[in-house]
Formats: sequence, structure tokens, C-alpha cells
Amino acid sequence: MWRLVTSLTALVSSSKSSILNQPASTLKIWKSLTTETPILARHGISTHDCTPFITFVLGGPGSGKGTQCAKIVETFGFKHLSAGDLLRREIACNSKYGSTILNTIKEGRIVPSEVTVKLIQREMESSDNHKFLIDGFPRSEENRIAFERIMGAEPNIVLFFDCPEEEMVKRVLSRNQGRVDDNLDTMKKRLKVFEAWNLPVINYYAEKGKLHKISALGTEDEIFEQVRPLFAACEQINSKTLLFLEGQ
Ligand SMILES: Nc1ncnc2c1ncn2[C@@H]1O[C@H](COP(=O)(O)OP(=O)(O)O)[C@@H](O)[C@H]1O
Ligand SMILES: Nc1ccn([C@@H]2O[C@H](COP(=O)(O)OP(=O)(O)O)[C@@H](O)[C@H]2O)c(=O)n1
Ligand SMILES: [Mg+2]
Repeated sequence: MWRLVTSLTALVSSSKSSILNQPASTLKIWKSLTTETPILARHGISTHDCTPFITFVLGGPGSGKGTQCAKIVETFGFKHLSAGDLLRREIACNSKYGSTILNTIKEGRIVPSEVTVKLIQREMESSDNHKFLIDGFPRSEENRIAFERIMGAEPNIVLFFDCPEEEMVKRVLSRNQGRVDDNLDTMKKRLKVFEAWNLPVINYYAEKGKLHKISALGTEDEIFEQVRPLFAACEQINSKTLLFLEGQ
């Protein structure tokens, strides 16, 4: 295994992509993106042993996180976990946290990290997929630290959809999904929460060199063309690995 990984790093280091220039995460990327194949089986490698490949998807309310996640799922086969959707599902099924979550969302505040991380954990552990898009999380340093503590994992990459406030307001007010928080009053509060609590997380990952800032202005397809190369780079590692293994 170690011999393979050393050789893989050499293969990968010739690439110019920003992800490929992160040798420390090479092993994780490789392990996470491989699919079950006879080649892997011959080498005694099972995807059941794989480390998950985790992408955090950040950005203000209405910046287009969910829209771009749908495209990533369709193109690259990730499992999409929207923290907001998981919380709304708890409200809908009258869970014991339902009313607290509803009030928190109406106020545009952040639900206690323990609750959100447990919901994400349950979804990750019951999924057959190893590649996760965690959308709208972490929304605070407390969220981030709780995830690291409970899951014992960090994201491989972090996307940040950077969008001007006026555009976010416009999109949220015309979203039309019947959400209790898609109104001007809650939106103003959410923007303040974004600035106070989300931005420190974004800065944290920028300092760690994991952040990929994407301009959220333009058509959905134009924005996806900025996103695509990030994941295409991972796929490239995967196919090079399989070719390499095949040559063994
Ligand atoms: N590039 C875009 N240009 C215009 N509207 C967009 C774009 N991307 C998404 N939208 C719309 O804006 C609203 C918010 O998008 P969404 O993906 O739900 O954002 P988020 O998950 O970040 O809140 C939705 O109605 C969506 O259809
Ligand atoms: N990590 C998270 C994510 C969402 N939430 C709550 O859920 C609301 C909706 O989140 P969302 O991700 O669906 O919202 P959008 O940014 O997609 O508009 C947030 O405003 C918070 O009240 C949270 O408390 N913690
Ligand atoms: Mg969303």
C-alpha cells in the first residue's frame, strides 16, 4: 500500500491543479475517490475501508450552494448533505428538537452544533457513498470544532460561494420554496449571522490553504465551470491510480 501511494504521489505531482499540489491529502483523495473494481480487489483494496472525502460548501444565504451542489452530485456522484435540509426534516417529523430548531431558523440563528453534527453523522454513517458534500456547514467556529471532535475528520476541500449581499437578498426573496426564513426580516438577521459567525470559518480554511473561493455571480452554468475543475482534478487522480495499478 505505501509503495503504491509513494508512486501515486509522483504521478500526481506533475499536475498544475491546486488540489493536486497538496501532497498531504493525496492519500485521502485517492482512497476516497476509488470505486470498487476488480483491479482494486486484486490488490486487496476495498472501498469499505476508505476514508471519506469531505467537501464543505460555504457561502451566505442565497449564494447558490444548493444549486451548485445538485450539479456536483449529477456530474461527480457525491452524496449531498444539506445541514439546513436535515434540520428542516427534524421539524417536519416532530422530533424532540423540532420546535427549538424551528424557532432558531425563524430567527436566523444557528442551531446548537451537537444537534447538527449528529444529524450529519447519522447520514454519513448510513451512506454507501464515500464522497460527501456538506452544504451550509460549518456555519460557526463552534460548528467546525464540534464536527472535528465528534467525527474525528476534517474537510479535504472547502468551497466558498462569494456573493454580494444585494444579490443574495434578491435570490432569497424570490426563492419561493415556502421557507419560514425566506423573508426580509429574517434575511437581515441571517446576513448579520453570516458576517459574525460564518466568516471566521471561511478565514480559518483560507489560512489552512483549503479554501476555494468562487464568484457566485453569473449564470448557474458559468459558476459550475469554476467548480468543475476542482473535482475533475480528483477524478484525474483516480483514473491515473487505476492505470498505475493495472500496470502492476
Ligand atoms: N447563478 C444564479 N443566478 C441566479 N439565481 C440563482 C443562481 N444560482 C441559484 N439561484 C437561485 O437563487 C436561489 C438561492 O439558491 P440556493 O441554491 O438555494 O442558495 P443557497 O443554498 O446558498 O441558499 C434559488 O431560487 C436559486 O434557483
Ligand atoms: N450548520 C447550520 C446550517 C443551517 N442552520 C439553520 O438553518 C437555516 C437554513 O440553512 P440553509 O443552509 O438551508 O440556508 P441557505 O443558506 O441554503 O439559504 C440557517 O439560517 C440556520 O438557522 C444551522 O443552524 N446550522
Ligand atoms: Mg441552501
